[in-house]
Amino acid sequence: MILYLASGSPRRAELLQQIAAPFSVLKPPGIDETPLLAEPPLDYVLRMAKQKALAGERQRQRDGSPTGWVLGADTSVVLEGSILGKPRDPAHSLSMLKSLNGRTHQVISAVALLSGGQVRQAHSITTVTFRFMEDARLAAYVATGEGADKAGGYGIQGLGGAMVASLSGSYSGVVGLPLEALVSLMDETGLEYWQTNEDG
Ligand SMILES: Cc1cn([C@H]2C[C@H](O)[C@@H](COP(=O)(O)OP(=O)(O)OP(=O)(O)O)O2)c(=O)[nH]c1=O
Repeated sequence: MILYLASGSPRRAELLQQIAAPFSVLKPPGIDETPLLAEPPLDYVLRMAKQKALAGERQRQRDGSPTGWVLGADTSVVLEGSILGKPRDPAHSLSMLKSLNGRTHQVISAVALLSGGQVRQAHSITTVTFRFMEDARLAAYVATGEGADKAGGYGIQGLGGAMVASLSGSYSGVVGLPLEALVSLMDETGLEYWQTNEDG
């Protein structure tokens, strides 16, 4: 079975490459990522992952590509029950980082695998505690631009790793794809990983 990654996130492609999972990238148009009124964060993240997989499936059909499993994923930062998505601009990035500074938040990542009428979902919830940093340091981080396209305005896999005091849960989930949960779904669906040679 072919695995299609319905994502524009280079991190998600890199995480699939890390476990040598063969896949093709679909680039569906974006979906409406507005949370519903009072929608619990986990429900929101699961819904987004599924919507992305559905948009990917429609794109696959438009492309006339063979059937397979379509993977959608979503990652959100959650601070005291509020969802922090991607920052709108540098000022928004700075205010997000100030709100996370010296405190503990959750990073929820969900995946959805869709094929025909079937959808399988899994998720990770990771607890991340930030060190306390001076505002000038946070502003310097924002100026690097690293967090501009990332939930919560930071990237743990880059310079942002230096803001983290502790983590409990799935590191890959924070980066965008919870490999522990995903690999279980891949085993269930017969999708391959560890394909270390081209004709393997
Ligand atoms: C917290 C955090 C998030 N992120 C990224 C993961 C996701 O790519 C992004 C959250 O936005 P998402 O909406 O989950 O994903 P995306 O828009 O980047 O990609 P697509 O919808 O096309 O799949 O933030 C990091 O790379 N590092 C981090 O430390």
